[in-house]
Amino acid sequence: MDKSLLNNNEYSWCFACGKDNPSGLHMRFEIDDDKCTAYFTPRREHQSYPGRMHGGLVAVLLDEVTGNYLFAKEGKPSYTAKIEIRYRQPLAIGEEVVCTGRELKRKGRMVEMQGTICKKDGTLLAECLSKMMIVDETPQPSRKLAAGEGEEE
Ligand SMILES: CCCCCCCC(=O)SCCNC(=O)CCNC(=O)[C@H](O)C(C)(C)COP(=O)(O)OP(=O)(O)OC[C@H]1O[C@@H](n2cnc3c(N)ncnc32)[C@H](O)[C@@H]1OP(=O)(O)O
Repeated sequence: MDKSLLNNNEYSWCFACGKDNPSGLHMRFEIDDDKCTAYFTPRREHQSYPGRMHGGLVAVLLDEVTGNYLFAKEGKPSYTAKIEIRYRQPLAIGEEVVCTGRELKRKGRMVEMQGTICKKDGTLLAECLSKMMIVDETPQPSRKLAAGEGEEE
């Protein structure tokens, strides 16, 4: 994929992977022929109940690692149309996990993806099945926000 797609445009503000988003997770990826891998260590600001990562943010990890596989392969965004998650065990704050996204099958622009999050010893913590729609969209240059847009009330 053309790496310039990820720089100097709005993609750099993605909550999960954007380098310019100060509140983001700053995930980084390795892309192979058949999978995308990300390593992530939940921090205290990602906590829900004591010591465990918030489930909504676990969903972000799964959504992102599957979406990034398609983005890298296709050079186009894919929008999540559906995602089903099985939370098997908590993700512990401070313990690195391995997130993996794989394509299962596709029909037209709709792609079925599988995502997993495991401990480094291979223990499965969470998994998802999702449907993502590949869209034709050209990256737009980073925009200057209008007055008040994106600010707290
Ligand atoms: C590098 C960055 C990685 C980022 C990863 C993170 C990804 C994200 O967070 S994306 C943001 C969250 N998701 C969104 O905002 C998506 C919002 N939804 C949409 O934009 C649209 O509904 C979208 C694009 C999914 C589909 O819209 P559209 O192109 O109009 O398709 P639509 O006409 O509704 O459906 C087309 C076909 O797909 C099927 N389809 C659509 N949605 C679904 C679904 N949820 N489940 C099953 N099938 C579906 C329809 O049945 C239809 O099939 P057919 O024509 O054979 O009947």
